[in-house]
Amino acid sequence: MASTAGSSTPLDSASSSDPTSLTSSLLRARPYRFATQCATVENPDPAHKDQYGASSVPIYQTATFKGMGGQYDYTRSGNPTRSHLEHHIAKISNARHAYAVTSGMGALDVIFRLLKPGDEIIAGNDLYGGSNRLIGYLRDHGGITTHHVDTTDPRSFVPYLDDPAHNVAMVLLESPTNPLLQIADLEEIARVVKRYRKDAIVVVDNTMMSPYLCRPLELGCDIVYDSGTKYLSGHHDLMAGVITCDRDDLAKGIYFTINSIGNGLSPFDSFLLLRGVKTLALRIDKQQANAVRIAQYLAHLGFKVNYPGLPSHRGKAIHDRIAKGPGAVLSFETGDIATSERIVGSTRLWGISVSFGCINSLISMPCLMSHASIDPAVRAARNLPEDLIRLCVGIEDAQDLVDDLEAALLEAGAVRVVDEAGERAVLERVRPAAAAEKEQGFVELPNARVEASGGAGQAQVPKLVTSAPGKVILFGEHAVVHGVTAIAGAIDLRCYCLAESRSDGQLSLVLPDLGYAQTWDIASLPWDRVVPGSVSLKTGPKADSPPDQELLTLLANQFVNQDQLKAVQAAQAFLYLYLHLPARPAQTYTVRSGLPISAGLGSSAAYSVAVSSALLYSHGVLPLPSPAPSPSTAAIDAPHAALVNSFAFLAEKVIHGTPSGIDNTVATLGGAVAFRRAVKGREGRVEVIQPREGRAVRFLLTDTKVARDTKTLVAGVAKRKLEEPDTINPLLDSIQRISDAAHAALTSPTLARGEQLAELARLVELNHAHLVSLGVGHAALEAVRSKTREQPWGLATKLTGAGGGGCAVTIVPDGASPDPSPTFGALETLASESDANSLEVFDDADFSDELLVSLREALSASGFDTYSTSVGGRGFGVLVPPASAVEVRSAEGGAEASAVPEKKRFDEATGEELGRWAEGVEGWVRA
Ligand SMILES: Nc1ncnc2c1ncn2[C@@H]1O[C@H](COP(=O)(O)OP(=O)(O)O)[C@@H](O)[C@H]1O
Ligand SMILES: C[C@@](O)(CCOP(=O)(O)O)CC(=O)O
Repeated sequence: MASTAGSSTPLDSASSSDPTSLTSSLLRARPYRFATQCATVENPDPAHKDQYGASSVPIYQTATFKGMGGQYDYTRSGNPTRSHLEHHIAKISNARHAYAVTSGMGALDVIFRLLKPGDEIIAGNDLYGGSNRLIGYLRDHGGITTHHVDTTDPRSFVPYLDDPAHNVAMVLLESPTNPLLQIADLEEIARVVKRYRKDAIVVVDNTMMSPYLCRPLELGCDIVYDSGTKYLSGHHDLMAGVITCDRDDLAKGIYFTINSIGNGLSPFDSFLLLRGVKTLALRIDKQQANAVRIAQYLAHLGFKVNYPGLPSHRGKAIHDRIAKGPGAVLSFETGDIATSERIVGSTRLWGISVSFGCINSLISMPCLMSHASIDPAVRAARNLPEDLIRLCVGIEDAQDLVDDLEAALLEAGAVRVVDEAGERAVLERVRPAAAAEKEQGFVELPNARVEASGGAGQAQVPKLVTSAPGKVILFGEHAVVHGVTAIAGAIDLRCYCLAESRSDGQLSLVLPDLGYAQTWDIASLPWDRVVPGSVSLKTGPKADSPPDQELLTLLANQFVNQDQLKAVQAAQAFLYLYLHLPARPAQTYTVRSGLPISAGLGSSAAYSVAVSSALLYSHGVLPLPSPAPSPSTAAIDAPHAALVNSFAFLAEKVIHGTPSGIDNTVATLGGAVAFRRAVKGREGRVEVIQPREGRAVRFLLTDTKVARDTKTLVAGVAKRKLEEPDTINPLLDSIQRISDAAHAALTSPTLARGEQLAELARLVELNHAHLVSLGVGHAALEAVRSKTREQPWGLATKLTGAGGGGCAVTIVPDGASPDPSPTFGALETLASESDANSLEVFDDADFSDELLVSLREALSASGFDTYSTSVGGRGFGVLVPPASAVEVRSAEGGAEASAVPEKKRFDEATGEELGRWAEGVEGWVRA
């Protein structure tokens, strides 16, 4: 039943000359505060008076109403008890319309019926299990597809919103999510959605917050639903769902469904729910205060706690803006499933139960209970830890709750007593072996050089420069994440890192390419979350561990300007690495790149490798290599390169989530490789591709300049693989065959040149088509492809890297003049005359320089940037000579007086200048 909220106490007309009546009028003019609004129930029809003056709304337990033309005729369509409830819910939600149905899922079902076949939904990847089950039904029976995204990042919605191929009609959000308590910026997401699709309906499941703590309609969302079974009723003695909205058209559709299917809430349950809502504010105040206490208690013991009431929570600032309190649900990890099971089984006061919002405290393991309907592989892909314990805190005495939990933690062996002398025993967390690895991301090193970690130390090398190349994936991107072989080579666009000592106990990171700089007081970094010095040549970081999410959360709080997401990711990765090294030297790191950032050429891997090597050398974990006898001699030992690679992989994980490792491997080793990651017990493999004798294959790189995000694109493919294995797995198998064929074509000593190039072009076309089927294509990439196909060029092009925009790679037939040094290291990126509309036939020669230039001009005229670079060059490098001997060359090529690394020069030189300087300077030792 529609209802309009409003002030319960209209301003009386009062004489301004009478201060008493003016004051009293002003007092009465104030709208009631939330707790008062909850406790006072008005009749939806002010003219109607209960004949007996009942002070509680009666239960009209009747299916039918007598007579014709009355307000009610049949309870499926409307009932006075339900109308009272709906009016009350609308009032406390500050909504124009409210409806009460038989459960929270019933509410979502009613909302979903606003959609039609072919519509698409964007939803969180951390959604309530029951909602996911219904979404699965819609997919199979309603022709409605759902895309799951990371709702903590409003940008992750854009690839779907911005692509006309996606018919996004609804966005489904929860904040905080259940059970990971992640925060979605409802206000910003609603803004982003409306910017791209003004008709898309933004729906919020507000059950965790209730209208007391959050009112998403006021934040620009369209429909809000709550499971009334939870906080609204508060006693777990009824099932209900409520829906609120302001838009009349949506309200009409919602009412139509409720009336048609008959899932309006029964009179008796409406009565119970109305009674529950009266105490909503009171209950939540107490439950929330208890939850804060429990969260602090667990965090203090060293458990990883997810709760937006803790200062360390990553989304706290956003949550504080969109909600009035952190609520009363929290979750924590023990690091071990068996320990978690023992804790849950040992509590007495905390009841083991699904659901939440009850006045009694509840404990559960979501993976075994509320989220058990989600496939384990999907749970893993969505980072839902199997050992997660969810606590739904009730109104009991906080100390009793702590005592019962503490007893369970002790009985489960999750904590031990270290001092019994005081009034209350002092406890210490017992970290299960699995947890230590999981949380630190590293194997603990008994003989690590932790002695240096007590205070600010000195860098072993006061000043040094490192560099690392970007990469181009020729075949197999995305599929490589799932264990398929990919073929990639280093390109000669590089990232440079300058590390300089200082003596003020501070650490600075300067990222001029991103307009970002920040300084930290080293002592105030979260050292207690790490085992410093756990990285050494002997053990290295444990390559298959995910980064410690809690540490990342703590690090996220270190940034002054959270808006610069790219820079914050890069800085987070930098601090993450710094914290795991033995010494704590005061230093300034400045990082510059000649690579386009976020364009698919591996700028993040080049950054990670340059920073990782600078840290390892300047901290003395790796000894500086001896100068190379000649520039072409690889002088970095393989184990040293392996440590740089695995350390950098960790930074890549911080930036990307679940990278395959191909980018950092190429950025470390250089050359060209066939790379296969380790999956499901099968070993990984990196095979260096030895080019055959003869001319190098040439490639042209074109940047569409369409922004995209590797993390979201990789997650999108992973999700489709889980949800549509019959479609995706055959594509991955086919990409494996493409990579194998490309490897053979690149290295075959017998294949004629024309045949080799034709085969590569054929494979490029095929691989691109598969990438489009994986869902990572983009219109701008197709524009590049159709341009390069045009006559007189007629060349084959595919996307490279994560796709969704970014760069394309075009295979270029040979020029007239043969390359003088035909190594793989000279797989030049340039541009052939080929047969009219055929991409399969190449002449053995002469795709002239003029043709290449004209192609590049045509591409730039279409708004694209092209890059001329060679493929297969050197890997990461460290500059060994004394810093004073190093000069930077100006754009004109002349040597400048000022030495590099002078930070200012380093900051200001263009990427090309840095590249020229690096080429010109002697002393690089490279992998
Ligand atoms: N020069 C740089 N300075 C700072 N951070 C960088 C630089 N280059 C790359 N990064 C980091 O890498 C991220 C780009 O990664 P990604 O989106 O995968 O693009 P790419 O395909 O270029 O690797 C940036 O958001 C930033 O965090
Ligand atoms: C899509 C993928 O295969 C390559 C990503 O490359 P880039 O971040 O777009 O440069 C992901 C990976 O291998 O980690």
